[in-house]
Amino acid sequence: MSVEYKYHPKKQATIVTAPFSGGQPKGGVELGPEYILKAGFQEQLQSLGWNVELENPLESTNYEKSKSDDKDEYGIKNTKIVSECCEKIHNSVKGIANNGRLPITVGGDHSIGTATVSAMLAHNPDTCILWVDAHADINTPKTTDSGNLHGCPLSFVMGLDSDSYPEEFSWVPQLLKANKIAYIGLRDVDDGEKRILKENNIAAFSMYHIDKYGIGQVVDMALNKINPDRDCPIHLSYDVDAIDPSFVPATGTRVEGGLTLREGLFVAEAVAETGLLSSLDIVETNPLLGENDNHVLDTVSAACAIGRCALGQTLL
Ligand SMILES: NC(=[NH2+])NCCC[C@H](N)C(=O)O
Ligand SMILES: [Mn+2]
Ligand SMILES: [Mn+2]
Repeated sequence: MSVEYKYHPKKQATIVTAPFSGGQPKGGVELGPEYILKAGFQEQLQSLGWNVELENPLESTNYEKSKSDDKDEYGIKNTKIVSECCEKIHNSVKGIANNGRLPITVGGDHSIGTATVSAMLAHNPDTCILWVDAHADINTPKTTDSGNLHGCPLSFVMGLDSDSYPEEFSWVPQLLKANKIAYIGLRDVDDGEKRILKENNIAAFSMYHIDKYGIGQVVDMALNKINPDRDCPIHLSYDVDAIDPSFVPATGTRVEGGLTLREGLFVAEAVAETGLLSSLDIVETNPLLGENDNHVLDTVSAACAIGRCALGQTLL
């Protein structure tokens, strides 16, 4: 009995490539989409019965040249180019969703969460967000220590500390409410982020909760918080660093003590099983950070497997 995708009964999807690295300092994460496609990602999804197209909203953007050492008054880096690329990805993802296809955005770094989350909420305001990550990515310009925008995408879509945003980000619709986002896999959360999670009563399940309750219960608990009647579309934003670096080594901000590969894939399977998946991000694959070919292969394979599981591969 395979699952019926409530929002995508015709099983049509579009892979949005986001070869972008401006949200963090390490080179190579912009190669993620190329490696993932070369591994056969599109064909793999097609063999699951999906019709899969490709779209690259950054095709004509020479963003590498626009990266600079400039920082704004809060120390935020690359504001102009991150905003510009995010706006293009936002328009692309929103258009695909409005055309009835399921957008799968393949990064690139997680700063593109600003684009995809805001696009899916603009498409359907009932959308809830499941953020699978070692990190909370909810710093504001006022709380960030690093100044890297891949640590900030969620604050911008929630409008937290909005007086401190770089002016380039004024296009971002602040549509995300605190009761529509849940985290799974957290283990490296900055102090300012912990305060934000607490103050806004955001559902945050860390590795501690996964050890205590098991991954199956944790996914249920997370969905109970943000989608209690199981009737809202789900945007799954998957940072591959949620999975332990022993399985997924080629990523920019590795944190030990993560999900096993099976736990990581289970999250995608459990979302698939709800039939409510409406969009997916797979981010932070950095093929240049593997110490050897196997590191790269393992990471790219895991990224592909996350996508296949979310699109129903392992549901019988
Ligand atoms: N998408 C990620 N890998 N984010 C890592 C963020 C790390 C740290 N919290 C920061 O704000 O810089
Ligand atoms: Mn992360
Ligand atoms: Mn992230």
